[in-house]
Amino acid sequence: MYICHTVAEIRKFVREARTRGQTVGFVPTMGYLHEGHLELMRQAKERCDVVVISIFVNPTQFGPQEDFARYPRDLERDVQMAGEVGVDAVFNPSVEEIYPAGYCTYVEVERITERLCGLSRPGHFRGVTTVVAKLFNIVAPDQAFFGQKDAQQVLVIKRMAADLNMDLEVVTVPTVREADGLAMSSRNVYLDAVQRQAALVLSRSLQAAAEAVAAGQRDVSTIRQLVVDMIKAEPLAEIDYVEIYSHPDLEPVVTLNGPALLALAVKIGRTRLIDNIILGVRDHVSNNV
Ligand SMILES: Nc1ncnc2c1ncn2[C@@H]1O[C@H](COP(=O)(O)OP(=O)(O)OP(=O)(O)O)[C@@H](O)[C@H]1O
Ligand SMILES: CC(C)(CO)[C@@H](O)C(=O)[O-]
Ligand code: BAL
Repeated sequence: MYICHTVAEIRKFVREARTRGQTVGFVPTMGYLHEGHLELMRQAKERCDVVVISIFVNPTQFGPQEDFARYPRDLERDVQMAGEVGVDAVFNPSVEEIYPAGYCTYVEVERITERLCGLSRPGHFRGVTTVVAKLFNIVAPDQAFFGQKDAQQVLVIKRMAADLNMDLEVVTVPTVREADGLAMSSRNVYLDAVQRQAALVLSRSLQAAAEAVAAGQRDVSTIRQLVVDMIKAEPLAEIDYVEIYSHPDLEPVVTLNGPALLALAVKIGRTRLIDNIILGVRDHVSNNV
């Protein structure tokens, strides 16, 4: 597996693959890989000849009070894991390589970033879209893979790619979960054993909402309240948001009559976790919890 740290090196790697007529799949990550990331890479491997991943903890998407400095990092372990699923190249740039002195260009998607994580993490999506646009320009992939766990993120990236005529396909990969339902996340490592148990309230409340919908409930505020009440009953959990919007447009919805995104962000101690499910009537109910 090829490991590199500069834009020039990864560009050369991709150019050579293209010269051989190979297609390129790309999985952007912030590292500290887990089974969720590996599933993105496996899907990329299935659909593309060559798979490139990036490992870059992007400072511009973290707020000043957030966990940029303490975000978990372990390049050696990541490289080992990526190699095991057949990744062909790892791009691991420094902050200076991506944002050299004098850097002052940002990409902003409006409207769908003005809710959910966009509201509770001001500037977050501006940082995400900026770095992803740069990575797309650097790697120039045919397909790029994102997880449904970050549901709003993948919608924002799809919007950006469409609006800016980016010549690639953005593929969404379902959320990978631990056996007990907790969505895999690099941030799960922050949880101690008691918090880890408390964190199950996220997936359990989503599952309860899906069951209510399956039993015929269509009133969005009732479904939302059910989730809020379940989370409030967990003493270690503090709600950041619990919201239901139409999917994929993220418009307000009063009565379920099509697919809707139930998304939540909950703090367990100092750790902010997110999770979501697509609720729908009949065919749209997702069992991915
Ligand atoms: N459990 C998961 N299932 C599927 N995809 C996932 C999962 N966790 C992360 N991803 C995806 O992996 C990509 C890289 O995410 P990232 O490196 O931020 O990992 P993360 O575990 O989501 O980290 P954190 O939760 O701490 O933000 C994103 O597209 C993200 O949606
Ligand atoms: C897409 C991404 C790699 C951009 O930094 C990040 O937001 C993530 O890991 O989901
Ligand atoms: N997985 C999204 C990256 C972040 O939380 O900053």
